[in-house]
Amino acid sequence: MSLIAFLLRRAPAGVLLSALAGLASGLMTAGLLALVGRWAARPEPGGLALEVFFALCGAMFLTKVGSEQLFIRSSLKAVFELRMQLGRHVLAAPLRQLEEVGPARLLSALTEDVTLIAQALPFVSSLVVNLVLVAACLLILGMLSLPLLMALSLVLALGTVTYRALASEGVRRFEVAHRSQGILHEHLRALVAGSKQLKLHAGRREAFLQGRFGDNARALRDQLWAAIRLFVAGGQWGSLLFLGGIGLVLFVAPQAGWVEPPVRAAATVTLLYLMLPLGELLLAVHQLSRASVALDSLERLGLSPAPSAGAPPPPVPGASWRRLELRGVSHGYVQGGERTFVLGPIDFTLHPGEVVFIAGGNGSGKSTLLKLLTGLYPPERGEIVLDGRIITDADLEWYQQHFSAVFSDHHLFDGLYGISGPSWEAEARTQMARLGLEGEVRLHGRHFSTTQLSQGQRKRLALLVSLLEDKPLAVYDEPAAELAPGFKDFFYRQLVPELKARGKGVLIVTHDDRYFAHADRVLTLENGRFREASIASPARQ
Ligand SMILES: Nc1ncnc2c1ncn2[C@@H]1O[C@H](COP(=O)(O)OP(=O)(O)OP(=O)(O)O)[C@@H](O)[C@H]1O
Repeated sequence: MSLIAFLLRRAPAGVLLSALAGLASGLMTAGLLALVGRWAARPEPGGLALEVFFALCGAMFLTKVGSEQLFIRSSLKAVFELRMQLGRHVLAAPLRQLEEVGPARLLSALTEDVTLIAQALPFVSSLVVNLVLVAACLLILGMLSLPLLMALSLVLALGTVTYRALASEGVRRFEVAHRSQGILHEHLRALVAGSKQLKLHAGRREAFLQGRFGDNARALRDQLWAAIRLFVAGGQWGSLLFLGGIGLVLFVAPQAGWVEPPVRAAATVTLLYLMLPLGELLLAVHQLSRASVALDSLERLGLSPAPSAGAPPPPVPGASWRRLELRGVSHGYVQGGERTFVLGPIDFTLHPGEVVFIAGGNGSGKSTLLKLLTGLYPPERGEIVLDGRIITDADLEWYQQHFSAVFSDHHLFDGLYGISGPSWEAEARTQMARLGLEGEVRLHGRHFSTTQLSQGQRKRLALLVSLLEDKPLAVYDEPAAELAPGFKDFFYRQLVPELKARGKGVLIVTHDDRYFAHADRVLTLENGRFREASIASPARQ
Protein backbone atom coordinates (compact mmCIF):
# COMPACT_ATOMS: atom_id res chain seq x y z
CA MET A 1 0.00 0.00 0.00
CA SER A 2 1.26 3.47 -0.89
CA LEU A 3 0.74 4.65 2.69
CA ILE A 4 3.05 1.96 4.08
CA ALA A 5 5.69 2.85 1.47
CA PHE A 6 5.24 6.50 2.42
CA LEU A 7 5.87 5.69 6.09
CA LEU A 8 8.80 3.42 5.37
CA ARG A 9 10.47 6.13 3.27
CA ARG A 10 10.22 8.70 6.03
CA ALA A 11 10.80 6.74 9.25
CA PRO A 12 12.18 3.34 8.27
CA ALA A 13 13.88 2.50 11.58
CA GLY A 14 10.91 3.45 13.78
CA VAL A 15 8.40 1.65 11.57
CA LEU A 16 10.46 -1.54 11.37
CA LEU A 17 11.09 -1.58 15.12
CA SER A 18 7.41 -0.95 15.74
CA ALA A 19 6.48 -3.75 13.33
CA LEU A 20 8.87 -6.11 15.13
CA ALA A 21 7.38 -5.18 18.50
CA GLY A 22 3.91 -5.63 16.98
CA LEU A 23 4.92 -9.03 15.68
CA ALA A 24 6.21 -10.03 19.12
CA SER A 25 2.99 -8.77 20.71
CA GLY A 26 0.93 -10.79 18.23
CA LEU A 27 2.95 -13.90 18.98
CA MET A 28 2.52 -13.41 22.75
CA THR A 29 -1.23 -13.04 22.27
CA ALA A 30 -1.28 -16.19 20.20
CA GLY A 31 0.76 -17.98 22.91
CA LEU A 32 -1.73 -16.80 25.51
CA LEU A 33 -4.62 -18.03 23.42
CA ALA A 34 -2.97 -21.40 22.93
CA LEU A 35 -2.39 -21.64 26.67
CA VAL A 36 -5.98 -20.73 27.50
CA GLY A 37 -7.20 -23.11 24.83
CA ARG A 38 -5.16 -25.96 26.22
CA TRP A 39 -6.43 -25.16 29.71
CA ALA A 40 -10.03 -25.07 28.48
CA ALA A 41 -9.53 -28.47 26.86
CA ARG A 42 -8.49 -30.15 30.13
CA PRO A 43 -11.16 -32.33 31.64
CA GLU A 44 -10.10 -31.38 35.17
CA PRO A 45 -10.05 -27.78 36.46
CA GLY A 46 -6.71 -26.21 37.47
CA GLY A 47 -3.36 -26.88 35.95
CA LEU A 48 -2.97 -23.47 34.22
CA ALA A 49 0.58 -22.32 34.79
CA LEU A 50 -0.23 -18.98 36.44
CA GLU A 51 3.29 -17.64 36.25
CA VAL A 52 3.43 -18.41 32.49
CA PHE A 53 0.03 -16.77 32.02
CA PHE A 54 1.06 -13.55 33.81
CA ALA A 55 4.47 -13.47 32.15
CA LEU A 56 2.81 -13.71 28.74
CA CYS A 57 0.25 -11.04 29.70
CA GLY A 58 3.06 -8.69 30.83
CA ALA A 59 5.18 -9.32 27.76
CA MET A 60 2.17 -8.86 25.48
CA PHE A 61 1.28 -5.56 27.17
CA LEU A 62 4.83 -4.21 26.98
CA THR A 63 5.41 -5.16 23.35
CA LYS A 64 2.01 -3.77 22.33
CA VAL A 65 2.56 -0.46 24.14
CA GLY A 66 6.12 -0.25 22.74
CA SER A 67 4.90 -0.98 19.23
CA GLU A 68 2.12 1.61 19.43
CA GLN A 69 4.34 4.33 20.89
CA LEU A 70 7.09 3.74 18.36
CA PHE A 71 4.54 3.78 15.63
CA ILE A 72 2.83 6.98 16.76
CA ARG A 73 6.22 8.73 17.00
CA SER A 74 7.18 7.54 13.51
CA SER A 75 3.80 8.61 12.13
CA LEU A 76 4.06 12.07 13.67
CA LYS A 77 7.59 12.40 12.28
CA ALA A 78 6.40 11.31 8.83
CA VAL A 79 3.48 13.78 8.87
CA PHE A 80 5.74 16.61 10.07
CA GLU A 81 8.16 15.85 7.23
CA LEU A 82 5.30 15.67 4.75
CA ARG A 83 4.06 19.12 5.86
CA MET A 84 7.57 20.63 5.61
CA GLN A 85 8.17 18.98 2.25
CA LEU A 86 4.86 20.21 0.89
CA GLY A 87 5.62 23.73 2.12
CA ARG A 88 9.00 23.60 0.41
CA HIS A 89 7.53 22.18 -2.77
CA VAL A 90 4.92 24.91 -2.92
CA LEU A 91 7.60 27.57 -2.50
CA ALA A 92 9.98 25.89 -4.95
CA ALA A 93 7.36 25.30 -7.66
CA PRO A 94 7.21 27.82 -10.51
CA LEU A 95 4.62 30.55 -9.87
CA ARG A 96 2.69 29.67 -13.04
CA GLN A 97 2.30 26.10 -11.82
CA LEU A 98 0.91 27.31 -8.49
CA GLU A 99 -1.49 29.65 -10.29
CA GLU A 100 -2.66 26.80 -12.51
CA VAL A 101 -3.26 24.42 -9.58
CA GLY A 102 -5.12 27.23 -7.83
CA PRO A 103 -5.21 28.30 -4.18
CA ALA A 104 -8.28 26.21 -3.29
CA ARG A 105 -6.74 22.93 -4.44
CA LEU A 106 -3.44 23.81 -2.74
CA LEU A 107 -5.13 24.66 0.55
CA SER A 108 -7.28 21.56 0.40
CA ALA A 109 -4.15 19.46 -0.15
CA LEU A 110 -2.19 21.14 2.64
CA THR A 111 -4.98 20.89 5.18
CA GLU A 112 -7.52 18.14 4.50
CA ASP A 113 -5.33 15.66 2.65
CA VAL A 114 -2.52 15.87 5.19
CA THR A 115 -5.03 15.55 8.06
CA LEU A 116 -6.62 12.46 6.49
CA ILE A 117 -3.19 10.88 6.16
CA ALA A 118 -2.23 11.81 9.72
CA GLN A 119 -5.45 10.34 11.09
CA ALA A 120 -5.05 7.11 9.11
CA LEU A 121 -1.42 6.38 9.97
CA PRO A 122 -2.15 4.68 13.34
CA PHE A 123 -4.18 2.16 11.35
CA VAL A 124 -1.02 0.97 9.60
CA SER A 125 0.16 -0.27 12.99
CA SER A 126 -3.24 -1.85 13.59
CA LEU A 127 -2.96 -3.54 10.18
CA VAL A 128 0.42 -5.08 11.07
CA VAL A 129 -0.54 -6.23 14.57
CA ASN A 130 -3.90 -7.64 13.53
CA LEU A 131 -2.51 -9.46 10.51
CA VAL A 132 -0.06 -11.18 12.86
CA LEU A 133 -2.90 -12.05 15.22
CA VAL A 134 -5.05 -13.49 12.43
CA ALA A 135 -2.13 -15.56 11.16
CA ALA A 136 -1.38 -16.80 14.70
CA CYS A 137 -5.02 -17.70 15.36
CA LEU A 138 -5.19 -19.63 12.08
CA LEU A 139 -1.99 -21.42 13.03
CA ILE A 140 -3.49 -22.44 16.37
CA LEU A 141 -6.68 -23.58 14.68
CA GLY A 142 -4.58 -25.53 12.20
CA MET A 143 -2.81 -27.28 15.04
CA LEU A 144 -6.16 -28.14 16.61
CA SER A 145 -7.73 -29.38 13.39
CA LEU A 146 -6.42 -29.28 9.83
CA PRO A 147 -9.81 -29.79 8.12
CA LEU A 148 -11.22 -26.95 10.23
CA LEU A 149 -8.40 -24.67 9.14
CA MET A 150 -9.04 -25.50 5.51
CA ALA A 151 -12.77 -24.87 5.82
CA LEU A 152 -12.14 -21.58 7.63
CA SER A 153 -9.53 -20.52 5.09
CA LEU A 154 -12.14 -21.02 2.41
CA VAL A 155 -14.60 -18.85 4.36
CA LEU A 156 -11.91 -16.19 4.84
CA ALA A 157 -10.84 -16.30 1.18
CA LEU A 158 -14.46 -15.85 0.09
CA GLY A 159 -14.84 -12.97 2.54
CA THR A 160 -11.61 -11.34 1.33
CA VAL A 161 -12.53 -11.57 -2.36
CA THR A 162 -15.98 -10.07 -1.75
CA TYR A 163 -14.60 -7.37 0.54
CA ARG A 164 -11.90 -6.43 -1.96
CA ALA A 165 -14.46 -6.06 -4.74
CA LEU A 166 -16.60 -3.81 -2.54
CA ALA A 167 -13.58 -1.90 -1.22
CA SER A 168 -12.13 -1.16 -4.66
CA GLU A 169 -15.49 0.28 -5.74
CA GLY A 170 -15.49 2.21 -2.46
CA VAL A 171 -12.05 3.65 -3.25
CA ARG A 172 -13.27 4.74 -6.69
CA ARG A 173 -16.13 6.58 -5.01
CA PHE A 174 -13.76 8.14 -2.49
CA GLU A 175 -11.84 9.52 -5.47
CA VAL A 176 -15.01 11.11 -6.84
CA ALA A 177 -15.76 12.54 -3.38
CA HIS A 178 -12.21 13.85 -3.16
CA ARG A 179 -12.67 15.90 -6.33
CA SER A 180 -15.89 17.37 -4.91
CA GLN A 181 -13.98 18.22 -1.75
CA GLY A 182 -11.56 20.35 -3.81
CA ILE A 183 -14.48 22.20 -5.41
CA LEU A 184 -16.11 22.69 -2.01
CA HIS A 185 -12.90 24.34 -0.84
CA GLU A 186 -13.19 26.86 -3.67
CA HIS A 187 -16.74 27.66 -2.57
CA LEU A 188 -15.66 27.94 1.06
CA ARG A 189 -13.03 30.46 0.02
CA ALA A 190 -15.67 32.43 -1.87
CA LEU A 191 -17.99 32.24 1.15
CA VAL A 192 -15.36 33.63 3.53
CA ALA A 193 -13.88 36.20 1.15
CA GLY A 194 -17.29 37.33 -0.09
CA SER A 195 -19.04 37.32 3.28
CA LYS A 196 -19.55 41.09 3.21
CA GLN A 197 -21.39 41.01 -0.11
CA LEU A 198 -23.36 37.95 0.95
CA LYS A 199 -24.45 39.59 4.20
CA LEU A 200 -25.75 42.66 2.38
CA HIS A 201 -27.85 40.74 -0.10
CA ALA A 202 -30.14 38.06 1.32
CA GLY A 203 -31.20 36.88 -2.13
CA ARG A 204 -27.62 36.43 -3.28
CA ARG A 205 -26.72 34.71 0.01
CA GLU A 206 -29.51 32.16 -0.34
CA ALA A 207 -28.85 31.65 -4.04
CA PHE A 208 -25.19 31.00 -3.28
CA LEU A 209 -25.83 28.78 -0.25
CA GLN A 210 -28.59 26.73 -1.85
CA GLY A 211 -27.01 26.83 -5.28
CA ARG A 212 -23.36 26.15 -5.98
CA PHE A 213 -22.30 25.78 -2.34
CA GLY A 214 -25.24 23.62 -1.22
CA ASP A 215 -25.25 21.51 -4.39
CA ASN A 216 -21.61 20.70 -3.96
CA ALA A 217 -21.90 20.02 -0.21
CA ARG A 218 -24.85 17.69 -0.90
CA ALA A 219 -22.97 15.92 -3.70
CA LEU A 220 -20.01 15.43 -1.37
CA ARG A 221 -22.28 14.04 1.37
CA ASP A 222 -23.86 11.57 -1.05
CA GLN A 223 -20.55 10.50 -2.58
CA LEU A 224 -19.01 9.91 0.84
CA TRP A 225 -22.05 7.95 1.93
CA ALA A 226 -21.90 5.83 -1.24
CA ALA A 227 -18.23 5.07 -0.55
CA ILE A 228 -18.52 4.42 3.19
CA ARG A 229 -21.64 2.29 2.66
CA LEU A 230 -19.61 -0.10 0.53
CA PHE A 231 -16.97 -0.51 3.23
CA VAL A 232 -19.67 -0.97 5.88
CA ALA A 233 -21.47 -3.53 3.72
CA GLY A 234 -18.17 -5.32 3.16
CA GLY A 235 -17.54 -5.42 6.92
CA GLN A 236 -21.04 -6.68 7.63
CA TRP A 237 -20.75 -9.37 4.99
CA GLY A 238 -17.39 -10.39 6.49
CA SER A 239 -18.93 -10.66 9.98
CA LEU A 240 -21.81 -12.73 8.65
CA LEU A 241 -19.44 -15.12 6.94
CA PHE A 242 -17.46 -15.40 10.09
CA LEU A 243 -20.49 -16.16 12.19
CA GLY A 244 -21.05 -18.93 9.69
CA GLY A 245 -17.50 -20.08 10.46
CA ILE A 246 -18.31 -20.24 14.17
CA GLY A 247 -21.43 -22.24 13.37
CA LEU A 248 -19.16 -24.57 11.44
CA VAL A 249 -17.09 -25.22 14.55
CA LEU A 250 -20.02 -25.55 16.89
CA PHE A 251 -22.33 -27.68 14.81
CA VAL A 252 -20.80 -29.03 11.60
CA ALA A 253 -17.19 -29.72 12.60
CA PRO A 254 -17.99 -32.11 15.52
CA GLN A 255 -20.44 -34.06 13.41
CA ALA A 256 -18.03 -34.26 10.51
CA GLY A 257 -15.39 -35.43 12.95
CA TRP A 258 -13.08 -32.46 12.15
CA VAL A 259 -12.67 -31.46 15.79
CA GLU A 260 -12.12 -33.89 18.61
CA PRO A 261 -14.32 -33.11 21.65
CA PRO A 262 -11.33 -32.26 23.90
CA VAL A 263 -10.19 -29.40 21.63
CA ARG A 264 -13.62 -28.10 20.66
CA ALA A 265 -13.60 -25.50 23.44
CA ALA A 266 -10.10 -24.32 22.45
CA ALA A 267 -11.15 -24.00 18.80
CA THR A 268 -14.26 -22.03 19.79
CA VAL A 269 -12.26 -19.64 22.02
CA THR A 270 -9.71 -19.07 19.26
CA LEU A 271 -12.39 -18.56 16.68
CA LEU A 272 -14.29 -16.10 18.86
CA TYR A 273 -11.08 -14.22 19.57
CA LEU A 274 -10.34 -14.10 15.83
CA MET A 275 -13.37 -11.86 15.36
CA LEU A 276 -11.56 -9.02 17.12
CA PRO A 277 -8.49 -8.69 14.85
CA LEU A 278 -10.63 -9.32 11.78
CA GLY A 279 -12.94 -6.44 12.74
CA GLU A 280 -9.95 -4.16 13.35
CA LEU A 281 -8.43 -5.17 10.02
CA LEU A 282 -11.58 -4.16 8.18
CA LEU A 283 -11.61 -0.80 9.93
CA ALA A 284 -7.92 -0.28 9.10
CA VAL A 285 -8.49 -1.08 5.41
CA HIS A 286 -11.34 1.44 5.31
CA GLN A 287 -9.29 4.27 6.87
CA LEU A 288 -6.16 3.48 4.88
CA SER A 289 -8.08 3.36 1.59
CA ARG A 290 -9.39 6.86 2.19
CA ALA A 291 -5.96 8.15 3.15
CA SER A 292 -4.40 6.50 0.09
CA VAL A 293 -6.75 8.52 -2.10
CA ALA A 294 -5.53 11.67 -0.33
CA LEU A 295 -1.88 10.62 -0.72
CA ASP A 296 -2.35 9.88 -4.44
CA SER A 297 -3.99 13.25 -4.85
CA LEU A 298 -1.03 14.96 -3.16
CA GLU A 299 1.33 13.15 -5.49
CA ARG A 300 -0.81 14.12 -8.47
CA LEU A 301 -0.43 17.81 -7.57
CA GLY A 302 2.90 17.34 -9.30
CA LEU A 303 4.58 20.31 -7.69
CA SER A 304 7.91 19.96 -9.41
CA PRO A 305 10.60 22.15 -7.90
CA ALA A 306 11.64 24.98 -10.21
CA PRO A 307 14.91 24.23 -12.04
CA SER A 308 16.52 26.99 -9.99
CA ALA A 309 15.65 25.48 -6.58
CA GLY A 310 18.84 24.81 -4.63
CA ALA A 311 20.79 27.45 -6.58
CA PRO A 312 23.77 29.34 -5.11
CA PRO A 313 23.07 31.46 -2.02
CA PRO A 314 21.45 34.84 -2.66
CA PRO A 315 23.61 37.94 -2.83
CA VAL A 316 24.07 40.23 0.16
CA PRO A 317 21.33 42.89 0.04
CA GLY A 318 22.63 46.06 -1.51
CA ALA A 319 25.02 44.16 -3.78
CA SER A 320 26.24 46.34 -6.58
CA TRP A 321 25.06 45.92 -10.15
CA ARG A 322 25.51 47.88 -13.33
CA ARG A 323 22.88 47.01 -15.89
CA LEU A 324 19.73 44.94 -16.15
CA GLU A 325 18.37 44.11 -19.59
CA LEU A 326 15.33 42.40 -20.99
CA ARG A 327 16.14 41.33 -24.54
CA GLY A 328 13.08 40.39 -26.58
CA VAL A 329 11.41 38.66 -23.64
CA SER A 330 7.84 37.43 -23.85
CA HIS A 331 5.35 35.51 -21.76
CA GLY A 332 1.89 34.27 -22.69
CA TYR A 333 -1.07 32.81 -20.82
CA VAL A 334 -2.87 29.74 -22.08
CA GLN A 335 -6.38 28.96 -20.91
CA GLY A 336 -8.41 26.02 -22.15
CA GLY A 337 -5.66 25.30 -24.67
CA GLU A 338 -5.85 28.82 -26.15
CA ARG A 339 -3.38 31.65 -25.86
CA THR A 340 -5.32 34.43 -24.17
CA PHE A 341 -2.66 37.09 -23.76
CA VAL A 342 0.96 37.59 -24.77
CA LEU A 343 3.30 40.12 -23.21
CA GLY A 344 6.19 41.11 -25.44
CA PRO A 345 8.53 40.86 -27.06
CA ILE A 346 9.89 43.47 -24.66
CA ASP A 347 13.25 45.23 -24.82
CA PHE A 348 14.11 47.19 -21.74
CA THR A 349 17.20 48.36 -19.85
CA LEU A 350 17.55 49.60 -16.27
CA HIS A 351 20.59 51.13 -14.56
CA PRO A 352 21.35 51.82 -10.91
CA GLY A 353 19.78 55.05 -9.73
CA GLU A 354 17.16 54.97 -12.49
CA VAL A 355 13.44 55.34 -11.80
CA VAL A 356 11.05 54.00 -14.44
CA PHE A 357 7.28 54.26 -14.31
CA ILE A 358 5.12 51.78 -16.23
CA ALA A 359 1.70 53.03 -17.24
CA GLY A 360 -1.04 51.45 -19.35
CA GLY A 361 -4.68 50.45 -19.34
CA ASN A 362 -6.25 47.57 -17.44
CA GLY A 363 -5.07 44.25 -18.77
CA SER A 364 -2.24 45.78 -20.80
CA GLY A 365 0.31 43.50 -19.08
CA LYS A 366 1.90 45.70 -16.38
CA SER A 367 1.71 43.13 -13.56
CA THR A 368 2.82 40.39 -15.94
CA LEU A 369 5.85 42.50 -16.84
CA LEU A 370 6.79 42.85 -13.15
CA LYS A 371 6.56 39.06 -12.69
CA LEU A 372 8.72 38.57 -15.75
CA LEU A 373 11.28 41.17 -14.69
CA THR A 374 11.59 39.72 -11.19
CA GLY A 375 12.07 36.20 -12.57
CA LEU A 376 8.80 34.91 -11.09
CA TYR A 377 7.76 34.02 -14.64
CA PRO A 378 10.69 32.76 -16.68
CA PRO A 379 10.63 34.22 -20.21
CA GLU A 380 9.27 31.95 -22.93
CA ARG A 381 11.40 33.79 -25.45
CA GLY A 382 14.27 36.24 -25.16
CA GLU A 383 16.78 36.75 -22.38
CA ILE A 384 17.11 38.48 -19.05
CA VAL A 385 20.67 39.73 -18.67
CA LEU A 386 22.17 41.08 -15.44
CA ASP A 387 25.61 42.66 -15.76
CA GLY A 388 26.20 40.68 -18.94
CA ARG A 389 25.19 37.37 -17.36
CA ILE A 390 22.31 35.67 -19.14
CA ILE A 391 19.92 34.39 -16.50
CA THR A 392 19.34 30.70 -17.05
CA ASP A 393 16.83 28.48 -15.25
CA ALA A 394 19.56 27.54 -12.80
CA ASP A 395 20.23 31.24 -11.98
CA LEU A 396 16.61 32.23 -11.40
CA GLU A 397 16.58 31.76 -7.62
CA TRP A 398 19.79 33.79 -7.32
CA TYR A 399 18.45 36.45 -9.68
CA GLN A 400 15.12 36.78 -7.85
CA GLN A 401 16.92 37.67 -4.62
CA HIS A 402 17.99 41.03 -6.13
CA PHE A 403 14.41 42.34 -5.91
CA SER A 404 12.23 43.83 -3.28
CA ALA A 405 8.60 44.01 -4.39
CA VAL A 406 5.21 45.26 -3.34
CA PHE A 407 2.60 43.58 -5.51
CA SER A 408 -0.93 44.78 -6.09
CA ASP A 409 -2.21 41.64 -4.27
CA HIS A 410 0.60 41.80 -1.74
CA HIS A 411 0.40 39.49 1.25
CA LEU A 412 1.27 41.19 4.50
CA PHE A 413 3.13 38.84 6.84
CA ASP A 414 2.70 39.34 10.56
CA GLY A 415 6.31 40.29 11.15
CA LEU A 416 9.70 41.13 9.75
CA TYR A 417 10.83 37.75 8.49
CA GLY A 418 14.38 37.58 7.18
CA ILE A 419 15.27 41.16 8.13
CA SER A 420 18.61 41.19 9.91
CA GLY A 421 21.67 43.34 10.44
CA PRO A 422 22.99 45.04 13.59
CA SER A 423 20.67 48.05 13.42
CA TRP A 424 17.53 46.55 11.90
CA GLU A 425 15.38 47.51 14.87
CA ALA A 426 16.46 51.15 14.99
CA GLU A 427 16.05 51.39 11.21
CA ALA A 428 12.60 49.76 11.44
CA ARG A 429 11.45 52.24 14.08
CA THR A 430 12.78 55.22 12.10
CA GLN A 431 11.03 54.13 8.90
CA MET A 432 7.82 53.33 10.79
CA ALA A 433 7.80 56.88 12.12
CA ARG A 434 8.41 58.30 8.63
CA LEU A 435 5.60 56.19 7.18
CA GLY A 436 3.24 57.38 9.92
CA LEU A 437 2.87 53.87 11.33
CA GLU A 438 3.79 54.72 14.92
CA GLY A 439 0.69 54.52 17.06
CA GLU A 440 -0.97 52.29 14.46
CA VAL A 441 1.33 49.28 14.68
CA ARG A 442 3.94 48.37 17.26
CA LEU A 443 6.88 46.04 16.94
CA HIS A 444 6.94 43.16 19.41
CA GLY A 445 10.37 41.78 18.72
CA ARG A 446 10.14 41.08 15.01
CA HIS A 447 6.35 40.78 15.03
CA PHE A 448 3.76 43.43 14.28
CA SER A 449 1.25 44.04 17.05
CA THR A 450 -1.53 43.72 14.45
CA THR A 451 -2.20 43.32 10.75
CA GLN A 452 -5.89 44.22 11.13
CA LEU A 453 -5.34 47.52 9.39
CA SER A 454 -6.85 49.77 6.76
CA GLN A 455 -5.79 49.22 3.15
CA GLY A 456 -3.59 52.33 3.24
CA GLN A 457 -1.95 51.26 6.51
CA ARG A 458 -1.30 47.80 5.09
CA LYS A 459 0.30 49.34 2.02
CA ARG A 460 2.56 51.51 4.18
CA LEU A 461 3.56 48.46 6.22
CA ALA A 462 4.39 46.61 3.00
CA LEU A 463 6.52 49.59 1.92
CA LEU A 464 8.28 49.52 5.29
CA VAL A 465 9.24 45.87 4.77
CA SER A 466 10.46 46.64 1.28
CA LEU A 467 12.63 49.53 2.54
CA LEU A 468 14.13 47.35 5.28
CA GLU A 469 14.94 44.61 2.79
CA ASP A 470 17.28 47.08 1.10
CA LYS A 471 17.61 45.10 -2.13
CA PRO A 472 19.40 46.55 -5.18
CA LEU A 473 16.19 46.63 -7.22
CA ALA A 474 12.73 47.72 -6.10
CA VAL A 475 9.52 47.05 -8.01
CA TYR A 476 6.15 48.37 -6.92
CA ASP A 477 2.75 47.61 -8.45
CA GLU A 478 0.49 50.61 -7.84
CA PRO A 479 2.07 51.25 -4.45
CA ALA A 480 0.26 54.50 -3.81
CA ALA A 481 -3.20 53.35 -4.96
CA GLU A 482 -4.62 53.24 -1.43
CA LEU A 483 -2.44 55.95 0.11
CA ALA A 484 -3.92 59.21 1.37
CA PRO A 485 -2.67 62.31 -0.56
CA GLY A 486 -0.06 63.18 2.12
CA PHE A 487 1.51 59.71 2.01
CA LYS A 488 1.29 59.62 -1.79
CA ASP A 489 3.31 62.81 -1.89
CA PHE A 490 5.76 61.44 0.65
CA PHE A 491 6.19 58.27 -1.43
CA TYR A 492 6.81 59.96 -4.79
CA ARG A 493 8.62 63.06 -3.63
CA GLN A 494 10.77 61.63 -0.83
CA LEU A 495 11.01 57.87 -0.80
CA VAL A 496 11.48 57.36 -4.53
CA PRO A 497 14.21 60.02 -4.84
CA GLU A 498 15.93 58.50 -1.79
CA LEU A 499 15.94 55.06 -3.43
CA LYS A 500 17.31 56.66 -6.57
CA ALA A 501 20.04 58.46 -4.62
CA ARG A 502 21.03 55.15 -3.01
CA GLY A 503 21.61 53.64 -6.46
CA LYS A 504 18.57 51.39 -6.52
CA GLY A 505 16.90 50.51 -9.80
CA VAL A 506 13.21 51.37 -9.30
CA LEU A 507 10.32 50.24 -11.45
CA ILE A 508 6.83 51.43 -10.53
CA VAL A 509 3.52 50.51 -12.11
CA THR A 510 1.39 53.58 -11.63
CA HIS A 511 -1.59 55.51 -12.90
CA ASP A 512 -0.58 58.59 -10.84
CA ASP A 513 0.19 60.89 -13.79
CA ARG A 514 0.55 63.82 -11.36
CA TYR A 515 3.86 62.29 -10.34
CA PHE A 516 5.15 61.18 -13.73
CA ALA A 517 7.70 64.00 -13.57
CA HIS A 518 9.47 62.08 -10.79
CA ALA A 519 10.44 59.31 -13.17
CA ASP A 520 13.46 59.21 -15.42
CA ARG A 521 11.28 57.41 -17.96
CA VAL A 522 7.59 56.64 -18.29
CA LEU A 523 6.81 53.66 -20.49
CA THR A 524 3.29 52.85 -21.55
CA LEU A 525 2.16 49.31 -22.16
CA GLU A 526 -0.57 48.64 -24.66
CA ASN A 527 -1.80 45.14 -25.33
CA GLY A 528 1.45 43.63 -24.09
CA ARG A 529 3.87 45.92 -25.97
CA PHE A 530 5.54 49.25 -25.12
CA ARG A 531 3.71 51.99 -26.96
CA GLU A 532 6.25 54.73 -27.09
CA ALA A 533 9.84 55.52 -26.39
CA SER A 534 10.84 56.70 -22.93
CA ILE A 535 10.32 60.20 -21.72
CA ALA A 536 13.76 61.16 -20.52
CA SER A 537 14.12 63.26 -17.35
CA PRO A 538 10.86 65.18 -17.52
CA ALA A 539 10.79 68.49 -15.75
CA ARG A 540 9.95 68.19 -12.04
CA GLN A 541 6.55 69.46 -11.02
N1 LIG B 1 -2.67 34.04 -14.00
C1 LIG B 1 -3.20 34.37 -15.18
N2 LIG B 1 -3.69 33.43 -16.00
C2 LIG B 1 -4.22 33.75 -17.18
N3 LIG B 1 -4.32 35.01 -17.65
C3 LIG B 1 -3.86 36.00 -16.88
C4 LIG B 1 -3.27 35.74 -15.61
N4 LIG B 1 -2.89 36.92 -15.08
C5 LIG B 1 -3.22 37.86 -15.98
N5 LIG B 1 -3.81 37.32 -17.06
C6 LIG B 1 -4.28 38.03 -18.25
O1 LIG B 1 -3.18 38.75 -18.80
C7 LIG B 1 -3.55 40.05 -19.21
C8 LIG B 1 -2.62 41.06 -18.53
O2 LIG B 1 -2.84 41.01 -17.14
P1 LIG B 1 -2.02 41.93 -16.14
O3 LIG B 1 -2.46 41.58 -14.77
O4 LIG B 1 -0.59 41.84 -16.46
O5 LIG B 1 -2.56 43.37 -16.57
P2 LIG B 1 -2.35 44.77 -15.85
O6 LIG B 1 -1.86 45.70 -16.91
O7 LIG B 1 -1.51 44.63 -14.64
O8 LIG B 1 -3.86 45.12 -15.47
P3 LIG B 1 -4.45 46.05 -14.27
O9 LIG B 1 -4.09 47.47 -14.52
O10 LIG B 1 -5.92 45.82 -14.40
O11 LIG B 1 -3.89 45.51 -12.99
C9 LIG B 1 -5.01 40.19 -18.86
O12 LIG B 1 -5.75 40.03 -20.05
C10 LIG B 1 -5.31 39.08 -17.90
O13 LIG B 1 -6.59 38.57 -18.10
